[in-house]
Parts: sequence; structure tokens; C-alpha cells
Amino acid sequence: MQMLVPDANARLLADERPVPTPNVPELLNNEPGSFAWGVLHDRTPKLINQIRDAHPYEPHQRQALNDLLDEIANGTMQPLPQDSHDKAAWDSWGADYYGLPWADTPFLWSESYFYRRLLHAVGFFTPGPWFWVDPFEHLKTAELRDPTLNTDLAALDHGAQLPIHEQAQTKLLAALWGNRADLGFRVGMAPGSEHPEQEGLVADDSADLWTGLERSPSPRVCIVADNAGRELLADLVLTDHLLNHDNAAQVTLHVKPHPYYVSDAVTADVIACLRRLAACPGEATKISQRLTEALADGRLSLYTHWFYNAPWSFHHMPADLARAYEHATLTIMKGDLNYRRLVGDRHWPPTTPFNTTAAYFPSPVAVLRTLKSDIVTGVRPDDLNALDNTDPAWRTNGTHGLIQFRA
Ligand SMILES: O=P(O)(O)OC[C@@]1(O)O[C@H](CO)[C@@H](O)[C@@H]1O
Repeated sequence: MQMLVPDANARLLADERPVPTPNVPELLNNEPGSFAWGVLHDRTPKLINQIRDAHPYEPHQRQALNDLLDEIANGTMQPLPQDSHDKAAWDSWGADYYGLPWADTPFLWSESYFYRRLLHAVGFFTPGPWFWVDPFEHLKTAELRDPTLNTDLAALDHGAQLPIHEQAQTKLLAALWGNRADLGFRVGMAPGSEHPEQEGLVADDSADLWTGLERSPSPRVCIVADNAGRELLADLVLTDHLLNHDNAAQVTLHVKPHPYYVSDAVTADVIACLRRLAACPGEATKISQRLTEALADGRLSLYTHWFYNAPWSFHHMPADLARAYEHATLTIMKGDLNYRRLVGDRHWPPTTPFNTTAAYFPSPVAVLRTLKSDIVTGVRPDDLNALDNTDPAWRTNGTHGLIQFRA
């Protein structure tokens, strides 16, 4: 239970670790024209309305959602209500921010708190009929029901014929571009389109990543999942590959303890993806079977921690989570939010080496991330100029990706 519910000392525990937070200013919501500003002023209200309109919610839930909308637009940030199970932790975490307009708080902190408040508004944690009803479930299910997914999964049959190292790289790229969320991606590889997604990579440390795994006699890989649906399917395909081709003796898949950032994966989403794979004949079914066996015999395990829903960068990770990473030969961080949390959601000069921004992390760490927010590090100066000149929105429009690795 301790790993699922933060207590009031959670922050103190994190502060015991000798990890200084970077001396670089944090991203705030109040910079007009910034990506963060757009999320707070456009995306957040749209999401509240969308969730309200997509459910047969009762008056108290509708009222709570409307109140949250109003608080974010016109009011000041309020603490969690008295009866919240995790109030003590959030009260200690939010002491510097409660009472401020939402726009004047840090982007990372406030976005995380917004999802906590949204869950409160719909009664997710309240014992009763709406207890643990995921407000984003319909969106995740729709993605798994998308008929075009059958073509993507069928392409796994072709992929299985390729030389092993090509399969490995293709699946790594699929796991990366699966993070593109609202744009398509291919889990397998369609005939005649070798390495279709190599283009768009701002950094590609994949050779070092594979070498790092090959050098270890019995690699333990930790994959910190991001989105459910197509992205998680690609992550599971990669996991299967690692386990079946001696790239990993053990894989631990880290998921969120409860819904977050709309489509972040929880355990129910892993089950749904395994079933989705099993529903497609051929290689997809075999992957589902192999993963189910790996779960049964312990080579694959699931893990979660309250910190995954907390509003802090990984510099504040609690000691038990740090130990989980320390045991890994390699930790693979998936997605945009995990990247923000890994390097810190701060105004880093983009040419700051990734080895510097991820230096504090307790194990070798890799990121597979489609760029969907302003923060980026480890970009070569020439590339930075070229990108800024050719596509000013390259940091946020999902067309570029990173495979970065720190040994
Ligand atoms: O972690 P993910 O799923 O790749 O991306 C999360 C995300 O969509 O949410 C934030 C905006 O709401 C951005 O940081 C980022 O683009």
C-alpha cells in the first residue's frame, strides 16, 4: 500500500536523496504563446468539457467539473478537499502554489495537479457507484477498436521474417513513434519500407543502447510506460523481442497506479493490449502468448508507484523507486512527460548534453520520445539551427523524435 498512496513525508523522503535540482528556471504557465500557456488555456478546458460530455455524469459531478473549469480560468488554485485520501501529501507538495492563479504556477506541477483534481471531480476515489471508473477509458478502448490496427498487427508477420537486428531496431522505432499518439504508426514493418521512421530523429543513440544490453550477461530492463493503446502495444512487442532474443533476462514494465494525462497506461490497459494482440492471428497472437507466459514465470513483471502520478521531476524520486531503477541494467523512459520529468521541465539550452541532464539518474537510462513539448536537450548546434529554420514547430508538433542514451 505504501507504494500506492503517498504520505505526508513523501517529499521529505525524496529530499533525502543527494540529487540537486538543476539551477535552470522552471517552465511556468504564464508565458503567452508558449506551449504551456496553450495547454492551460486551450487544451485543459476542452478536455474538461469533453470528459463531461462523454459520460452520463450526475449533477454533483457536472457541477464539480464546471467549478474546476472556473477555478482554472478565473480563480486561484485550491487544495484537495478534506476527505481526500492523499490530502496530506498534496498539501505539503502544493504549499507554495495554493492561492496562486493557475497561470502563475509551474507547468509540470499544475498539469499533474489538474489530473488529480479531475479525478476528484468525477468521484474516482470516492467510495460509491463511480469509484475507480476511469474517465478516459472510452478513449483508450476506441483506439484499440480502431480497425486500421489490424493491418498494423498483421504487419508483424512480415517483420518476424527479417534478420533479428533489423527486427530489433524496427521495434525500437515503433515504440518511439507509438508515442506520437494522434498520428499513425506501424508496429511492424510493411513490405518494402525498410526503416520508414528513421527520418525525424533529432538524436539516435540506439547503437549504444543495443551495445549496452549486449555487454551485460543477464540484462534486466525496466520500461517506464507512457500511453495505453497503440503505444503500449508497441512497447509490448518490444518487450517480447527483448525477452526472446537475449536482450533481456527480465523486463519490468512500470505503469501508472491510476489514470493520468488522459491515456497513460495502467494495469487494465496492459491486460486489454494482451487481449488485443491475442485477437489478431499470427505473430500478434504468439507475442501475446509469450508475454503471458513470461508474466506467469516471472521474466516479465508489472510495477507501479505513487510517484508516477506525483507532480515532480525524477530528481525528487523516493528512495524505494530509485532502488528499483538501480537494479536495472537499463531503464527505458517512454514519452514526452517522462522526458520532462527526467531532465526537469526547465528552460534548458537545447544543446545541453543529455549526459548532463540525465547524469543523476541511478541506472543507465534511455529515452524513446516523440517531441510534444518545448523541452529538449542533447541537440547538436548545427541541427538546432537547421530545425529552427525549417520547421519552427518541431519541438511540439510530433514530427520529431529522440532516442537518447546515457550509459
Ligand atoms: O507523455 P506523452 O503522452 O508523450 O505526452 C504528454 C503530453 O501530451 O502532455 C503534455 C501536454 O498536455 C505534453 O507534455 C505532452 O505533449
